[in-house]
Amino acid sequence: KSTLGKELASRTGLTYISVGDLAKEEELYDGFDEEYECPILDEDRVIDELEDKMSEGGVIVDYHGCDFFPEHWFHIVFVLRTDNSFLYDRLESRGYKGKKLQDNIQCEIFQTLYEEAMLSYSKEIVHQLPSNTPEDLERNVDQIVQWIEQWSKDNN
Ligand SMILES: Nc1ncnc2c1ncn2[C@@H]1O[C@H](COP(=O)(O)OP(=O)(O)O)[C@@H](O)[C@H]1O
Repeated sequence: KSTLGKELASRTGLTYISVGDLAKEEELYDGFDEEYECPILDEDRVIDELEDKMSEGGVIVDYHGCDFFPEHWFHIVFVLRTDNSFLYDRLESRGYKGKKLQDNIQCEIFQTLYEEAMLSYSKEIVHQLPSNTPEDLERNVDQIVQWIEQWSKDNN
């Protein structure tokens, strides 16, 4: 997500925001998840923090969940999909192990994040993009840049 989001920002001049990084910098947490050994995101504070920027527009938001954002924030939602053979190696080389690795893989098998997006936004604006190879990544960047250019023409 971040590779795609940053590349898009540099090609279009839009602002890239990683919710994970923002939460870390501003400590937007509410408690600690003992099972996953990670802090729990304070969703309300994330929304407060992003509100002004989002109402200005021109923002690419990167996060693995999307059900807690106000629906009107987004004109389009992309869910990146990766086959598990690729995903396993990618997550393992990031140091994911045990339950965290298994849960991430299971989430992809059950299309959890795609379903969350489809339930949270109008189905017409939710798109799945394959992201297995560097060629996929380039194709996704090109397609989204084209979409942004078209959207800007239609809305100015
Ligand atoms: N389409 C792709 N093909 C090959 N490698 C990729 C692809 N997308 C991402 N990667 C690699 O996978 C790793 C994780 O990517 P990243 O964009 O940081 O993921 P996220 O932001 O979703 O956690 C990075 O090493 C990145 O270079």
